[in-house]
Amino acid sequence: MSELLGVAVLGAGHMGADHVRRLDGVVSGARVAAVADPDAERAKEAVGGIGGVVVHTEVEAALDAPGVEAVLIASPGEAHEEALLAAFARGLPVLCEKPMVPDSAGALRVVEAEARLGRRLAQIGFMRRYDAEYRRLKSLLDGGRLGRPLMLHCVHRNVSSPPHFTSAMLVNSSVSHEIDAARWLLGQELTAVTVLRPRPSAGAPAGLSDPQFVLFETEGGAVVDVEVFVNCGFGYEVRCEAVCEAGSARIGQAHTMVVTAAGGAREEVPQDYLVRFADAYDREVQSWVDATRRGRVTGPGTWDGYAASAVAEAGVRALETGARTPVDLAPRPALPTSSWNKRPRNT
Ligand SMILES: NC(=O)C1=CN([C@@H]2O[C@H](COP(=O)(O)OP(=O)(O)OC[C@H]3O[C@@H](n4cnc5c(N)ncnc54)[C@H](O)[C@@H]3O)[C@@H](O)[C@H]2O)C=CC1
Ligand SMILES: O=C1[C@@H](O)[C@H](O)[C@@H](O)[C@H](O)[C@H]1O
Repeated sequence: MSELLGVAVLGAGHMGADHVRRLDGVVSGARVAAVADPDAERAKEAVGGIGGVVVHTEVEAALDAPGVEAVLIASPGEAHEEALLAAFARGLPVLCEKPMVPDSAGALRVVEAEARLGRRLAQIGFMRRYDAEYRRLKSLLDGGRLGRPLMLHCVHRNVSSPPHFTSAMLVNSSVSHEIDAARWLLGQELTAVTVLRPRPSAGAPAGLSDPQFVLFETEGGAVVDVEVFVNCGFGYEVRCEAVCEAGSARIGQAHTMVVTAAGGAREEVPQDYLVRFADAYDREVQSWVDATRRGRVTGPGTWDGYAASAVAEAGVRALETGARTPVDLAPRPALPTSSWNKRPRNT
């Protein structure tokens, strides 16, 4: 019998295929046991030459496949609730890509389902918490040397958006990362959102409100602004500056190479999140595998997934109405304090 954690990967698109590659060749202690995607060809392509991986078109068949001990969900957000609940029903630990569940009512059902189990099963894929720069900023802020954080200024730029991208997705897909990062860095819930729409860029597809300027208020009186621009055309740029009472700290420009040639210097800019956050995804998945093999669940949990969806939902209303919109956060249920699970076989 295998010594490696058998993982079923649900969804074999852009992220799913990258996670299959990572589980197979980058992280230690795990193997891909099954892949599910309604598009069987895509699943086969993601699996490539990896031996012993059965491809399924049905999620349940993959979850019930021999050797499956944990699940990595990388299907579209709309499919996450069903997949999470199916994994919970089988007692399988999960790493679920963001958004945990795009609508807050569905996200809350997942929080409540995990609470009923009485133990944590799910980690949510907010990979910035595993990025070296974000972690340095977090420990600086937690250390208190700069005093109380007053503002976060954030930038989130993509070279281009996929064809299905809507104006709402700038908030609930792209800015969901800043929502989680701000909650985590500041240790505060976000309480209200305002969205300004500058005149759209000529480079944005017709009808897409791109860029947007999103402003969050927090329960502790801080303010977080995000410039989100998903068809900027020139690079994948994610930056954050924390302005505190006794100083400021800025991250987001360390992922470049400076090429000097022919009497000039040229700074390279990553073109994709898979490049900019490559180390963060590796660390995220390794940390999930390690914890799962110890029977534990660590990292961002279902409440973080729910809070991000509730804030994003308020953000989409703010985008549509142009009005400052309070965040309607449900009372936090008694969440599982124990993350101990049955140890997966053979670990
Ligand atoms: N953490 C991050 O930085 C990123 C996270 N994501 C998230 O990853 C997830 C997947 O996004 P992409 O890979 O970009 O999408 P994609 O469209 O490239 O791939 C999605 C795949 O899931 C398959 N699929 C559809 N319904 C399914 C179901 N019910 N069960 C299993 N598979 C199903 C599709 O056939 C497709 O192959 C989304 O939740 C997205 O928000 C995406 C990009 C970056
Ligand atoms: O999660 C992601 C995508 O879904 C989203 O669409 C992009 O804007 C983000 O940069 C990426 O990290």
